Amino acid sequence: MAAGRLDVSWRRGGGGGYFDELRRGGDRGVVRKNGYHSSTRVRSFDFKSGFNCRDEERHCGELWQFNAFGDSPRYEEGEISGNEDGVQLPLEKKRRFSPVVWDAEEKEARISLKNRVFQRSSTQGLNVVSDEDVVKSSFKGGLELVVDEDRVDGGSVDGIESEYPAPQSASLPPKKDGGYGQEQDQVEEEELPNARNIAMSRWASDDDSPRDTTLVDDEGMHGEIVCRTNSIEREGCQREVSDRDRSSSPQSDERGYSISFTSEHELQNDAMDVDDIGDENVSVNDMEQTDGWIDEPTTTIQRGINMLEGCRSVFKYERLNEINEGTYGKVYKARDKKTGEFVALKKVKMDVGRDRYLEEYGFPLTSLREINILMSFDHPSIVKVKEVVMGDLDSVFMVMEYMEHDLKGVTQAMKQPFSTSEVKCLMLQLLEGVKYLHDNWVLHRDLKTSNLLLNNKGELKVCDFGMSRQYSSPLKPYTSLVVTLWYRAPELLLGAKQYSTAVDMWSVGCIMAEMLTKEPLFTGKGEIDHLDKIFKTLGTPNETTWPGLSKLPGAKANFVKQPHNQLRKKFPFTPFTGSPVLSDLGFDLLNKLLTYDPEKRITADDALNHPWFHEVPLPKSKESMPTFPPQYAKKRHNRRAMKCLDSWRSSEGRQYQVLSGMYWYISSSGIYSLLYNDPLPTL
Ligand SMILES: Nc1ncnc2c1ncn2[C@@H]1O[C@H](COP(=O)(O)OP(=O)(O)OP(=O)(O)O)[C@@H](O)[C@H]1O
Repeated sequence: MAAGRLDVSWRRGGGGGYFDELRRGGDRGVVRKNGYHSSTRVRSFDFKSGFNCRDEERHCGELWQFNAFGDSPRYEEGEISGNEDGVQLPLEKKRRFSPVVWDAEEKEARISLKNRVFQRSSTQGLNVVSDEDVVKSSFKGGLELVVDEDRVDGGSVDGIESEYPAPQSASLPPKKDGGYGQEQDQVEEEELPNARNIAMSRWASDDDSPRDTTLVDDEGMHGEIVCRTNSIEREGCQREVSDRDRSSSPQSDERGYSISFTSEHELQNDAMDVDDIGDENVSVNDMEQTDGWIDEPTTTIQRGINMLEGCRSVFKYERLNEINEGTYGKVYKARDKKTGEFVALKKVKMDVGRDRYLEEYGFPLTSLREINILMSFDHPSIVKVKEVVMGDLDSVFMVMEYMEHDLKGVTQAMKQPFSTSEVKCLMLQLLEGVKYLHDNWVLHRDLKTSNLLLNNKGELKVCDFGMSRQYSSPLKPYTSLVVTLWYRAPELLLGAKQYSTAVDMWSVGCIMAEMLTKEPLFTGKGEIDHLDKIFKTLGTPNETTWPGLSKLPGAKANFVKQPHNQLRKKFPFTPFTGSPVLSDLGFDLLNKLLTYDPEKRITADDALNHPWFHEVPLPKSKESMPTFPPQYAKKRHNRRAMKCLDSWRSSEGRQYQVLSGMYWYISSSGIYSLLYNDPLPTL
C-alpha cells in the first residue's frame, strides 16, 4: 500500500497571525518573518503507520522535536486524552487494535544537526530522492537528509560528510528543559515506524525562487537524500536549476535522471468529444473549478531512481465525474493516469464546522479518524484507502478503491427489493465487515445504506469512517450524537453516553429490513418522532424488557404506549407478490438485531452464525449477484457533457440518449442529467 504523511504546520508570531498550513512532508521552518521571531511547529501525521503524530518546532533556526502525544504511537492518542469522547485503552486492547500499525521494525531516528534533519532508517537505503509529484508551495525550507545507517559507513555520505557528518547513532535534538533525555530517545525510536515513503516527500519552494527546484545529487550514493531547501549551498551535493532552465521539455542529465518541468499553469486540456461521454467517465477537469484539483502543479521533477512515494499529488489522477457529496467531503471518480485504474477520491472538507483538531492542527478529526482507520484496515468488506494525496491549495484527498454503487442508490432505483438470497449474501458481507471492526475495537457509528458500497462483482464494502472511533472496555462516555437518525439505536436516541458495538448492530437490523422491503424501516423526523415510530413498531420498552432504561436521560419523555411488537406485520407472507418472504428464522435474526436492550442485542459474530443463513434459499454467491446500471451522476451541471450532448442532440434530434449504459436526458431546466435506472425512453 502506498503511504503518505501529512505535515500540518502552524506558525505563531512574526506578525501576530496564527495560521495553519497543510504541508506535505518536508515543510520545515520559517524562522523569521517581518523581523519578528517566529516559530514554526510541524506536526506530522503519518498515514502509513495509522496515526503517528509528532511535533517539530523551530526556534531561532533550531529544530526541536518532541512527541506530540506522549509515550508511544497509538491511535488518536491526542484526541483520546481528556476529551469528551476520550478513551484510554488498556495495553492489551491497544495491541488488539492491530490494524493500526504497531510494528515498527524499520525504525527510524531523526537527528537534528543545526537546521538539518537526518532521518535514519534501519532498512532503507540512502537514496537520492526526488519527487515526481511536487506540488507548488511557498515554503522556504531547510534540508532534510535521509541516511541509512547500514549503508553509510561510519557516517560518511559522499559530499555531505565534511559539513554534516552522518551520525553514528541516533543523536538528539538540543536538550531543552524537560526535553530529550534517554527516555525521550527511546520514545522517539518507538514513535517512528518506518516512514520511508513519507518523510521523503518535499516541497518545491517559492514560485519566484529559482531554488525551488534545487536538487541535491550525489552520484555514488546508494541511499536516499532528501533535500528540502531553498538554501542549500553544498558543494558537490547540489544541482541547481535556475528559472531559465525551466522548460516544458524533459531533460536528462548524464546520470540518467530525467528532469522535466511543465510550463506554468499548464492545464490539462484533454480534448473531449462525444465518445468521451460514451466512455461513461466524463472528465470534468476543465470545467468544475474545484479547489485543489484544478491545475497541474507548475513544476515537476522526475528522476529515475529510487523513487519513493510520499504523499503524492492528486494530479496523478484524472478527475472524472463527481460521485457524491457527503457531509465530510466530495467524492469523485478518477482514473490513475499511469495505471488506468479507477479510483474514488474523497476530498477532505476543511470547513466542517467546529472541530478542535481543525482549529488546533489544521486537519479535521473526522478525516483523521477515517484515514487512520481505513488505511490500517484490510478486509474485503471494508473499503480500501490506497493513499492520501495532496492537491493545490492545501487540499487533501483520500484515494479509495472505486465502487460502482452504494446501497442507498441501488435500493432507491430498484423496482423490486432484493431477493432473500441476495439479502443473505449482502448481510453476510456486512456482518463480516462489522465483525472485523468490532474485533478490532472500532465502532463505526454511522452504518447506513449510503455508507455501504456495492460493486458489480457482488461485493459490499463499508465506507465512511468519519464517525467511527475506537472503544474500550469498560466503556467511557461518548457523544450520543452519532449515527444518522433513521439507523440510530434507541439507547443513543435516549441519550446514552455509554454504548458499544450494539449501536452498530441496531443499524445493521435497520439495513436488513430495508434490503428486504426496499423502504427504510423507521423514518422519524426528529428524535422523539423517531422513537415514537420505533415504539409503535416494536412496542414501548420498559424496565422489564430493557433493564436500565429508566436511567437514560431521555427515558422520562412521554412516548407513545404500544405494548406489542408489530414488526412481523411489516413482513407479511406474500409469496405471490414477488416480495421476499421473511421466514421465521429471518424474523428471529431481525428481532435479535432490533432488540432494545443493547446487552441482549445480537453480536456480529452470533449473527453470522444465525441459522437463517443456512436455510433455503441459501445466500447467493457474490458472482451471481445482480449487477446494476451505472450509478447516476449527481452532478447536474456538467457543462462539458452538455456541450457535447448539445451537438449530438441537434444532429440526432432526440431528447434522450443512452450512451454506454447511461441514460441521458434533458431536464425541463435544460440541464443535462444522467439518470440511473430511468425507464428507457422511446427513441
Ligand atoms: N470508494 C468509493 N467508491 C465509490 N463511491 C464512493 C466511495 N466512497 C464514497 N462513495 C460515495 O460517496 C458518498 C459519500 O461518501 P462518504 O459517506 O464517505 O462521505 P461523507 O462525507 O462521510 O458522507 P456522509 O454525509 O454520509 O457522512 C457515498 O455514499 C458513496 O455514494
